[in-house]
Amino acid sequence: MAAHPIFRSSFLHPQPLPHNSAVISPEIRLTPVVRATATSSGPKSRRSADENIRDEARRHTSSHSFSAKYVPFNAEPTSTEFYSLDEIVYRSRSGGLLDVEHDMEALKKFDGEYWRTLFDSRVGKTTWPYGSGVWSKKEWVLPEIDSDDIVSAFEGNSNLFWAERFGKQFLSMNDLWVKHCGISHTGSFKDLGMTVLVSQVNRLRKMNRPLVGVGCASTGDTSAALSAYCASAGIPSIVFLPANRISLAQLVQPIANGAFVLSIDTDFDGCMHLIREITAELPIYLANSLNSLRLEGQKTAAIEILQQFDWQVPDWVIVPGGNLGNIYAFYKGFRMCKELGLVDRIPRLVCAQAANANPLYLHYKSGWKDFKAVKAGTTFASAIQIGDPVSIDRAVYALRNSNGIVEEATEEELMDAMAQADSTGMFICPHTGVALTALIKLRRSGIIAPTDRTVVVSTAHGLKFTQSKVDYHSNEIKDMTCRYANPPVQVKADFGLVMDVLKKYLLNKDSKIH
Ligand SMILES: Cc1ncc(COP(=O)(O)O)c(C=O)c1O
Ligand SMILES: N[C@@H](CCOP(=O)(O)O)C(=O)O
Repeated sequence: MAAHPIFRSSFLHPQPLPHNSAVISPEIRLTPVVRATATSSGPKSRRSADENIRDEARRHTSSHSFSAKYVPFNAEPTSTEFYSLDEIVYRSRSGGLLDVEHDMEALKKFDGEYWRTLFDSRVGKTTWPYGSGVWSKKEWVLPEIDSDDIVSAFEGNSNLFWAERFGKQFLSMNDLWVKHCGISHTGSFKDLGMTVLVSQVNRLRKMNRPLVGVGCASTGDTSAALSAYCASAGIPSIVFLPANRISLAQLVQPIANGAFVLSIDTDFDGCMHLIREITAELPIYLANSLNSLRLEGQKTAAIEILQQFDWQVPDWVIVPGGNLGNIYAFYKGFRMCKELGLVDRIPRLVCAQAANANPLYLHYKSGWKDFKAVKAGTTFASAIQIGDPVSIDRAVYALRNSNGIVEEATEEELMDAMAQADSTGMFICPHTGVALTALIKLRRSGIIAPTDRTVVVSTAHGLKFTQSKVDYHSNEIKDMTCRYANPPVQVKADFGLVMDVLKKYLLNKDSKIH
């Protein structure tokens, strides 16, 4: 997508517009910017050798009036409770969830075309911090943070993959997309939220707030992201992991990044309970998505999807859910784009859960009557083995306001879906298998039509979950047919034997083709 020329050297500084700017053409509105650009047309000159991209950004401090604060989640319009983002607070006075509320009036001084053009102009650059898919939307994320305090790995800008063969072969769909959020710095979508949270912690520590470290409970991905971003900023990280319930690849990530790793003899919900108690006692900042800062980064994946479709809105977005922060983050990203005039509607959201850990699904099926936490059973989708999700209220809100649906996937369904997707060239995680199962079911029931533009959110890289694929393809899973298993053929190092095996394979393949 080509950047609008008027932004080539000016995208660091949003210029305030007259309030009635929506009726003025972009060229007229941005006249001062155009003038600035005119003197520097052509390629930007290379920064001097003794300057890095942070130094360069320091020379471009922007002044704007955007701001954000914590408010009680879904508060009554009459509520006056709010907190500065520089306060260390995770819950409202009544014990409810918090939300980050942006000054929408200030953001509305710029019209949808302005924001679309600004965001598009920042993609694919190395300018600090806008080279990140999260920080390219800084004004909508943490508007007040100094770019110098940002801890970023240039996360985001992940591939929106056209699942051409999977769509055609298994679903008769031609407009199916997989948003590969797991093709990221630490291999999951958690990087999107963690860059925001750790940047804010970096700022708080520079303000001499007494924070000795950052902690989380995790099923493996939050801990990986937290430890990597903390390590890169030199901030101590502490992670609580449910013993023997996360993959080896996930376990080794915080170990390698120098986190203090506690392997605790309980499940994720037990770890979550403990970290909440510990962070209430010790000056350790809570990094789970109970902390609404995380969702500000995660919501940018939704904005990115719209951007990748040239600001056209897909019909469906399917997200695997565990602690349930992400489904709300997607809703929030889409809703902001609508409210600020970048698009005219939002997609329908689907949240997909493993049947062995399905409290949201049961709640949905009860007609949202009464929520009951469950004891989460073992699932190959181990990162969503969560029975008492902290963001249940946020998830219900997101689904109700997007005409959403909740689906579930049995172990066999999610593993088959993962194997089917892999057989078409993807290499997805079991959680994405859960989301694909939801899609398969909704296609079968006709709720999702063959021509509906549908996005499945892939939340982690398949390489983090190779053991589940080894088990499946070895046909070693009790009570599972593993119908798409593709086990390796053992053969002795003998020309004749290798030829026999190959001929049998090729004949079999040939007969399948004709
Ligand atoms: C790979 C993966 N997918 C999906 C999820 C679910 O996200 P959320 O907890 O925000 O619902 C998680 C974490 O819970 C995860 O690690
Ligand atoms: N899957 C998560 C579970 C915790 O979720 P969070 O978003 O609340 O941190 C993980 O990887 O730990």
